[in-house]
Amino acid sequence: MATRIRPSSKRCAVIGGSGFLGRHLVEKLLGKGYTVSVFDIRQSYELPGVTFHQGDLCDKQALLTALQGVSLVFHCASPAPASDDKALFQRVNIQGTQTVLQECHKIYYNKDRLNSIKEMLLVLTSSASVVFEGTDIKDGREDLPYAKKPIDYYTETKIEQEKLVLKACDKENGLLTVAIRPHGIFGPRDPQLVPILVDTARRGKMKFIIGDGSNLVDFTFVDNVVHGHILAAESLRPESPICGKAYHITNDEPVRFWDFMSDILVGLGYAAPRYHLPYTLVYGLSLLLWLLSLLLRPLVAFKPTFTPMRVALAGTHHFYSCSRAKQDMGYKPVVGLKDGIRRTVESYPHLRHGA
Ligand SMILES: NC(=O)C1=CN([C@@H]2O[C@H](COP(=O)(O)OP(=O)(O)OC[C@H]3O[C@@H](n4cnc5c(N)ncnc54)[C@H](O)[C@@H]3O)[C@@H](O)[C@H]2O)C=CC1
Ligand SMILES: CC(C)CCC[C@@H](C)[C@H]1CC[C@H]2C3=C(CC[C@]12C)[C@@]1(C)CCC(=O)C[C@@H]1CC3
Repeated sequence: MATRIRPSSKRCAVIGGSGFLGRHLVEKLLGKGYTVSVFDIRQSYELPGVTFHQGDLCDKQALLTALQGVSLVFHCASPAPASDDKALFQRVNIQGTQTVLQECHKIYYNKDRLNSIKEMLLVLTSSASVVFEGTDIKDGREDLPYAKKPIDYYTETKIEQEKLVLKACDKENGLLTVAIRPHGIFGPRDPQLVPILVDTARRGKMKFIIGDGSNLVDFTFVDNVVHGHILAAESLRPESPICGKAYHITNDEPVRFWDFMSDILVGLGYAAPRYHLPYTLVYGLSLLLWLLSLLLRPLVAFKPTFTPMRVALAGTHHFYSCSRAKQDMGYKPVVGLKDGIRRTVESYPHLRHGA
């Protein structure tokens, strides 16, 4: 017979714990004395205090095994936003999240529980982009409506996922949920922002600024995102105002998109972009290219670098207010933007110009 693990408030699970944010979260949790079950389709590292469970989010049995003995779950698994596989996004972000909710209920309601679980706590990593439709957002608060016309499948399914998780918050039935909405996460080991930027620069395509370059954007150092998740988990109680709500977590230091990109590029020894191109022209071209890539898909597979989503992000304002997180859970960024950029640049020696 399998040994039953007694739940403890210092035991938690991180779904998607092999990923960029997930691993930083796991490392911080270990430092705070938690033991962690990681559930992911891949295992990318080993650490004392971490038990790995390799499996797909939609596999109920595998997930249930990983959640045994746990009363705090962080869900930060998702397919990469750059994918255009609609079915994959729907399966992982929507069905997979439904499975997480069902299995959390199952753990709570396990009749022969040795349990004594007071509540199951679920912290979802959502995204501030659930309200982004490709037009300016300045100091956006959490009460902005969800995007009616989401710009890609990633955003579309992140919206559904967040709705599911917040709706499932049910104090009577012992499931407490909260959604963290970070924006533009960066830091050591990020597989997206810096690698894509450097790749684009190496191919000679980072010479142009899209628009006039004055658009302000939030970028969030990964440690601040982790801090927001842990604060949320540790504030999540039935009487807490955070139950069933979404929270923006950013560096709270909006910066010009192109200054941020230039700081990273120059820090790694590449030239900063200098020439300006009109936003509408580049956005129109990116739409055409995207349509072309869909039409030609059966014959040739090509992935445009400048997708409509990236162009929209590069040419509009999108920064968000964190005042709700400050007020309800005492959030304050722990690493400033300048320091975050320095630490990030130093962590990529292999991506330096000429390396
Ligand atoms: N990177 C960013 O700028 C932002 C990310 N987010 C959200 O943060 C979360 C973490 O993102 P990152 O760490 O950047 O991505 P990542 O790609 O590094 O990590 C995602 C992890 O999920 C795992 N995963 C994917 N499909 C799975 C499945 N079917 N079953 C089990 N595990 C699966 C992957 O193997 C990976 O380890 C995601 O939910 C993402 O939507 C939100 C805002 C901004
Ligand atoms: C080619 C250049 C115009 C841009 C290169 C950098 C981009 C790869 C990144 C700039 C803003 C980033 C961002 C995300 C992914 C990487 C960028 C597009 C997200 C879409 C990741 C997932 C989210 O939830 C929102 C992010 C917004 C910012």
